[in-house]
Amino acid sequence: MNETIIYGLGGLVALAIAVLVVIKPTRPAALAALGWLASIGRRAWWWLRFRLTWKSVAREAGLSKRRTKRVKRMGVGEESIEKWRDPRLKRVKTSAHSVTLKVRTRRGQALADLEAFAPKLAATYSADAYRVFPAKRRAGSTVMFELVMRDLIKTPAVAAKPDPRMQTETVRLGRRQSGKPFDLQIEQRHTVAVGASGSGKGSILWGVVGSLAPSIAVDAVRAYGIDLKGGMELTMGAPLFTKIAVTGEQAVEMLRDFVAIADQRTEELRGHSRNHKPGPGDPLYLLVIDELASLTAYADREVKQEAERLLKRLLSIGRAVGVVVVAFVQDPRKEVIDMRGLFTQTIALRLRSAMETNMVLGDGMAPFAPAHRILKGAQGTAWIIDEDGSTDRVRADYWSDDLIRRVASLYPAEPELVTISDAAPGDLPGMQLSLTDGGSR
Ligand SMILES: Nc1ncnc2c1ncn2[C@@H]1O[C@H](COP(=O)(O)OP(=O)(O)OP(=O)(O)O)[C@@H](O)[C@H]1O
Repeated sequence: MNETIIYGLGGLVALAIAVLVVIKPTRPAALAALGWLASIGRRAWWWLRFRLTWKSVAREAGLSKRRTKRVKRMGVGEESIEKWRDPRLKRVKTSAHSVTLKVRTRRGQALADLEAFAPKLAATYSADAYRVFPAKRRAGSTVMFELVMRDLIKTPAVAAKPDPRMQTETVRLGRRQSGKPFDLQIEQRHTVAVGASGSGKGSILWGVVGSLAPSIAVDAVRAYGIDLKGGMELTMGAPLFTKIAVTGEQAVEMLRDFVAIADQRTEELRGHSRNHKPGPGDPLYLLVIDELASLTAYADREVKQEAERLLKRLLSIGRAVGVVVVAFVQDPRKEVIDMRGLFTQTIALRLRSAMETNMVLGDGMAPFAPAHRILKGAQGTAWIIDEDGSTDRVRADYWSDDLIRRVASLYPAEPELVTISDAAPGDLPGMQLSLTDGGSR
């Protein structure tokens, strides 16, 4: 088997040399052919490397078990022989940038032991990132390791103008580490994104609000915002919001309105439908909270207590009736993340320690979704936990101030609904904004 591979690789190298000799390597087609050959060669090399070194790596990492057996040999007498039991490498699959291993536990081994091996495996093969996820078959004894050998999301991407079609179910935020699109479900979900200062929370925030802009313009989504840092972040795209609260009292009032809407919808939907389906005139209510801690940790005691009570109620009743929350947190301390269990999906941007990662994503998650290892310069990069419990690394596209302003003026919320609180810094230069006094509905 190994000989076949070596001959195969030799053949590929010979072919590459032949291509170089016969055609001029400056022509685009020749360059493309060479690139293709290089990619095939690289994948073959990865495949070979993992196949050949798996057992020794597993043994050095303590995943294998050694048994010594005493056997009797004719003429030699009794002799001890060593036998290894290794976890079985069932499949090695390569792509242009990653290697996926399917591994089965050896007899007497716990699946958790194998899963905990992922960081050592990634370090041994110098992988840029890794993730562990359950195998489709025999998930009780088989695990999949995806090692990213060439990081596709290392370079940032800039967001484009949103798809003009009405979309309320999911939004496209960027890319997964596999290169596939990173879509975030909005309907039926409460989302919390946690990340240190400068980790790129803004690109998640505007990815959500900006991508929903065409739906906001036709009143299929009504976006409200709480921004107690003087409205600095949200007023950038003010026309997209029906209302922005910039003081603790306004925030409490807004939360009260949201709870009332959720209660009313629950009443209306009871007996008819279990889930609200948004559409023009019957919108999805979206509450965006920039810096949750400013409301639940640093505000006045009264505001804090009332806000926490209302938010907890909203998080427990809103989802099915089309009233959802997307909140952002910088400091995942206990009192802030007290509500973590009520959020149905979590995005962990760059965090400061493995302890914070465990706090945000759940106990024991730090080795599987190491958000504390995200580099400072990789803003917008985050770890998420998918529906099936597997983790994945993603990178949100960057939303520039200019793009936010352009999208906001292209798809403003229906003017008669918009109310900007008196204390808000007002409309931005160059933006058309109708202000009325009516308050939110
Ligand atoms: N997706 C991204 N890709 C590349 N660069 C980004 C991305 N998102 C943000 N940045 C860069 O990182 C900087 C900080 O981003 P951002 O303001 O969104 O961080 P933040 O987490 O909201 O910080 P804070 O909590 O302090 O407001 C931006 O000014 C921008 O230069």
